[in-house]
Amino acid sequence: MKKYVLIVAGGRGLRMGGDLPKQFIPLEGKPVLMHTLETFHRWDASAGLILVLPEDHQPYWKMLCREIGCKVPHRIANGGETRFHSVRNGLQSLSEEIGNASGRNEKVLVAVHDGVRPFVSPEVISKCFTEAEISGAAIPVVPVVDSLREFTGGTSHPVDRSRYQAVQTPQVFDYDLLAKAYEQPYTDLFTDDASVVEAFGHGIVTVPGNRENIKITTPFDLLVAEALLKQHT
Ligand SMILES: Nc1ccn([C@@H]2O[C@H](COP(=O)(O)OP(=O)(O)OP(=O)(O)O)[C@@H](O)[C@H]2O)c(=O)n1
Ligand SMILES: C[C@](O)(CO)[C@H](O)COP(=O)(O)O
Repeated sequence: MKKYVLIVAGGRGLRMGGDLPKQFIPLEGKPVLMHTLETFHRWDASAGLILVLPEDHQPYWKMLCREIGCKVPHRIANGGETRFHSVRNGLQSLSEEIGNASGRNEKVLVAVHDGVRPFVSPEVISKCFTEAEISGAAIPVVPVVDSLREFTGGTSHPVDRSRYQAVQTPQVFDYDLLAKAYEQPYTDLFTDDASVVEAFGHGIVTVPGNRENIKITTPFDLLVAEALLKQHT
């Protein structure tokens, strides 16, 4: 079985603010994205890594790699207008490398991971791959710790939080399934890869995620990330 990881980092980081997209912000001397890249390389050095980056930041990334001496092999694909379009571009770049199912004699699994989630645990990555090998589609989820309210028609009411879980990445799929699902036209309900695959008619298996696997989204998350990194080193 061949494993690939598509690390999407084609966004602008508007909720973080600032001129530098959050995936390039340094944490303990290295960009967030490099921590994420190294997490997957440490997990399995044989997995093929593809980074999806905004076209105009690719020279900057290459400069950072040279400066820091990044030794993790990876290819680069162009970011798109939304996360969906970035994933689609990454899959297109992957298809140029691996071709279609008829010309292949081994199963290919592909994980899609947010470049701004550097703290995913190796156990969660492995579990997602193991389950995806069996079912074709597996994603990590964590329980919601706050109480939840639904806001509709100008009012709100409490909902049963045991009926909800928060979704993380990596989201791992059989490559041919994911590539076909991503041929569907975009809708803004496609906030992750599982929603795309489900709309294509394939079920999803969930596995327990890890609480530290935060998506660095706001300046507050950067403070949390710094604390988590100190704990790791
Ligand atoms: N056009 C886009 C938008 C998002 N992403 C990536 O998808 C992941 C999750 O998205 P999010 O946290 O929303 O990132 P941004 O879109 O950059 O943030 P914001 O919504 O605050 O602008 C990030 O690694 C981001 O770089 C991407 O590859 N291409
Ligand atoms: C893919 C994701 O990280 C799963 O929680 C999330 O859906 C990304 O959402 P965003 O709106 O791009 O932040």
